[in-house]
Amino acid sequence: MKHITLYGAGGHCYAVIELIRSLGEYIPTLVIDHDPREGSILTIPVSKNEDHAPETACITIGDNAIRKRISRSIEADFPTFIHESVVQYPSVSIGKGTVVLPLALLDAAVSIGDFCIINNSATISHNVALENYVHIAINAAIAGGVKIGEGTLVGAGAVINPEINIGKWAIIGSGAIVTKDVPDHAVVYGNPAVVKRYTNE
Ligand SMILES: CC(=O)SCCNC(=O)CCNC(=O)[C@H](O)C(C)(C)COP(=O)(O)OP(=O)(O)OC[C@H]1O[C@@H](n2cnc3c(N)ncnc32)[C@H](O)[C@@H]1OP(=O)(O)O
Repeated sequence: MKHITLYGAGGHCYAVIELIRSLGEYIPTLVIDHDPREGSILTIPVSKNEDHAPETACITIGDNAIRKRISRSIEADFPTFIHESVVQYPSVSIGKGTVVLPLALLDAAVSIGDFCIINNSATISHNVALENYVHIAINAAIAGGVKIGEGTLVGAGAVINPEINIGKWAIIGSGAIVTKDVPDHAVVYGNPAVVKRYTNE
């Protein structure tokens, strides 16, 4: 098995370690974190060593902006990891460094960019397009034809109505029902979701 280095020792790291182990092609051997709080995660040592230059890496950070910054600072191969329980059609495309966690569903002609996170039980319907660094959280439901811009977080259990356009670096709150387009950097939540503020990212 090939070795892989993980970047980021937070909660998302636990999920990705188990995902990679379950697939059996790579063996996670080191977690790099600039501020390690634990000596190891699921038996893998955590180190601050920023000079480490791995051949193969995965960025295990849930924060989309930090994931983007780190992805640009590392020269490595970034495999795509898809749990074996994920349901997907051949017309689905998925970029490098993206992880798709257990029980997600990817319908016809779904397009997913680089370094995205598709979390447990997310449902992504036909013709949905996600740009790079998007995170679709647990149990979110994205209806047909939705477009989501770079770096946006769709929170746990949120529902996005068909054909909605969501901008870049937006945050859709958990449980939101999104019935209208969402501008770049907007933080929206509620039913129906409304803009509450804007992010700086
Ligand atoms: C594997 C995983 O864990 S995936 C998890 C992915 N992460 C998520 O799903 C979390 C997404 N984030 C959220 O939902 C956040 O609550 C946000 C971004 C919508 C709001 O965050 P903040 O701007 O910090 O709001 P804050 O926590 O200060 O709350 C402000 C008010 O909005 C309410 N509120 C916060 N989030 C929501 C929400 N999702 N829906 C409805 N109301 C909300 C709060 O109760 C609070 O109300 P109050 O003023 O009456 O007390």
